[in-house]
Amino acid sequence: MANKGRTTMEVGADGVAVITLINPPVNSLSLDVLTSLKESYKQAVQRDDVKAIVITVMELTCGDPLSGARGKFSGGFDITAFGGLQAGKMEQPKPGYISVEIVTDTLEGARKPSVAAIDGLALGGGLEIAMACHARISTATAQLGLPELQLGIIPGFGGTQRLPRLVGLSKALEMMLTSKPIKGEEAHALGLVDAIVSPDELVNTARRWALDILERRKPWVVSLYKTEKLEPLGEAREILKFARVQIRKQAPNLKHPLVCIDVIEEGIISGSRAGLWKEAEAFQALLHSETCKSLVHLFFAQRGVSKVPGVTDKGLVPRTVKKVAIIGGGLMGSGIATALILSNYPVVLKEVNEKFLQSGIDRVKANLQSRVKKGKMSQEKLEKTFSLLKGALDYESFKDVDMVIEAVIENVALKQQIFSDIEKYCPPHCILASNTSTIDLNLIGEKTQSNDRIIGAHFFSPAHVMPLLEIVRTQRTSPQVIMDLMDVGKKIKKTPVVVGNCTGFAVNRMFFPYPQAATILVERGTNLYKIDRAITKFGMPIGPFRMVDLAGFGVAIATGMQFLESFPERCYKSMMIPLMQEDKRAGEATRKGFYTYDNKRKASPDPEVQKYVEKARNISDVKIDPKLVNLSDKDIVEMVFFPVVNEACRVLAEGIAVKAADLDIAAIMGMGFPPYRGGIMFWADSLGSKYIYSRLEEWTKLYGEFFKPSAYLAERASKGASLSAPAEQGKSRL
Ligand SMILES: C[C@H](O)CC(=O)SCCNC(=O)CCNC(=O)[C@H](O)C(C)(C)COP(=O)(O)OP(=O)(O)OC[C@H]1O[C@@H](n2cnc3c(N)ncnc32)[C@H](O)[C@@H]1OP(=O)(O)O
Repeated sequence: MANKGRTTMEVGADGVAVITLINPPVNSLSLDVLTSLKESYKQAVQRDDVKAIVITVMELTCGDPLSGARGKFSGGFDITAFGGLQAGKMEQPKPGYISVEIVTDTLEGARKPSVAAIDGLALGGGLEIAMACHARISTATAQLGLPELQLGIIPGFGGTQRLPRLVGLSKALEMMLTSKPIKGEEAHALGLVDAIVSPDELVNTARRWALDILERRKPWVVSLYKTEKLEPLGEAREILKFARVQIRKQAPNLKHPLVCIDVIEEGIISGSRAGLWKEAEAFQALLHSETCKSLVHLFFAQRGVSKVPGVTDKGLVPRTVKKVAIIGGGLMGSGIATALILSNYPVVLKEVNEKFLQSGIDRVKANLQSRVKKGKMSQEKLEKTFSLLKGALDYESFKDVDMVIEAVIENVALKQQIFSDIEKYCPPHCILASNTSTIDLNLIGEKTQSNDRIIGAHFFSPAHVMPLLEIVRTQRTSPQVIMDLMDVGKKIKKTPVVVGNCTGFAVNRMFFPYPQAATILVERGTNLYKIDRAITKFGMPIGPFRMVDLAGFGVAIATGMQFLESFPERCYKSMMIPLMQEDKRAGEATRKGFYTYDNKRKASPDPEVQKYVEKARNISDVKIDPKLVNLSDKDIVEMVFFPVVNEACRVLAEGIAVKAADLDIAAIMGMGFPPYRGGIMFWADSLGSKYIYSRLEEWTKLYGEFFKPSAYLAERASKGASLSAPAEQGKSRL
């Protein structure tokens, strides 16, 4: 097998050995790089002409095959190796081989001083290597952090021991538990780096610093044994106790943050060497956890969404979008406008009259003001950002826009009219996007000659907060237009997922059975609040009934109709929601739905709801099923989510999604599916297609066609195959 990365060593006339990490694109620390680093160190220590050591990466230049490796200190341990280690296909180094033998005994324990010269990024193992050096020089913009927890593991090259000793326990905990990196400037203020210099001066400063350490002009700091930044023991215990309470509250299903705290505590109480060993054992155990497997899958799935066959592999370059117009200043339109101006796009917001326009503009302003209140934006920045927004009542100012996003109510005739208008007023290159969440885009564009530039830009509410952008293409949308919208999506910090055209597209389509399954259970005797509790315990931010309350019953009925029209054989019709709406209980906006709401939007269960459940049960002519009355949490989760998995299978089989991993990202970012379960399809595969199929079969017999397994699921189950594996013969609609 070819080597995955290496280091080189060059000894200068000054007696400094410069060891360079080389493993594009982010100089990740593969076992080959680490072994080579150990060898380079050994040589440097043995050679008489070497006085001191600098670890660095190549300088930033473009146009050569290694340019990806330049200017980035290291993105950490090689995440592509996780799969092999987890599957046992790669030999796992014995505990402590890297953290104790290489990082501590070879690097930190070397007889010669070493300095890390950090540019670009030093994340995870990258920062851990740097912390084992005797000093760190960085550029002001470099990103330094220990983001391991977001992969379901803990820092494993000594980070849990060295970071608290360099920046203090509170800050170290914050950096590890949030996984957020800090900039070079802040790292300098905290004492994590010793000096900030420009990229040009980086290596020379590091060389001089290393020689200064040798000559005792600068301190020879061994981070592992530094103590002065650590809080006194009593205080440290309190900090750790508080952190545990917070974690149990915020992430009750996650174990690894608590393990991280235990490992840090071990080092503080029993000494950093004992902490190192505990870290090594915990790291290896966590590497094999389901959480780690799910989060690593997510890491690659997230990067995979930007690879769309037939679009991103054609060598197309996204065109520059300089100005955007939005039609409709309601909740969605104003949210989209906010997202765009926040990323410096000038926006024209069009409404039908002064009153609506003013309320749209006010909404945008309120969105910005809430950022100021939360300390995420200064008042001055607000003014500057807000000045990018212009209002309009006609199409005059659409002459020079590069993209229009229509965000009016879900009315086909109205949208058709708007699209034939914008076709006339906008320049011929302009992208014509609709934010519809369910309507067929072919229908919307029916009255135009511009179907190659019509595309769906489906944002999720609140549009300036939710991270997903579902990009919907029809068979006629041109790859260039898809490429352009993906680029805008990334620039406004969304994750764009490209999907095909059908009722509900990918997210709403796969999740339409979610509240319906819950309704079936309630009509047959399961307590609705128990369902919401079981689903939130599983990890969803809210349960299905709370979700319907939030969206409002008007929306639930309108979208329900769309699905009923498109998929009548598998839609469950219940009168529960229409009956409640008749009595003016229409969800959170009316303060009453499945829950009642106080002034602070706090939801409380309402015994009155039982009346509607009983009425709906009579209309549906179903009986209470004693088995469903006492359903376990596990069964609730399966009965609510397996129909979602089943629909996701149809979405895949029809080629609406390019690959299963895209649905994982869509479910997590669009619906709040718990990331540590890896997404809907990844979770389903962890249970097995056979199991899901057999349960759906069982429920079909008991409760009807709603649960009937799809042909795709049946086929995968019969072969014992995973649901995510690519089809042998793809039948793509894209
Ligand atoms: C023992 C240790 O304590 C354990 C560890 O160190 S675990 C690793 C900890 N490090 C991390 O979590 C960092 C993960 N990486 C990132 O956050 C981001 O990739 C980054 C900030 C480094 C770069 O971001 P960005 O410039 O947007 O580029 P991005 O598309 O994410 O990555 C570029 C490529 O590098 C790959 N890559 C990034 N980090 C990697 C890593 N640590 N290992 C292997 N590949 C990595 C990506 O998969 C991507 O590959 P692709 O081009 O084939 O899709």
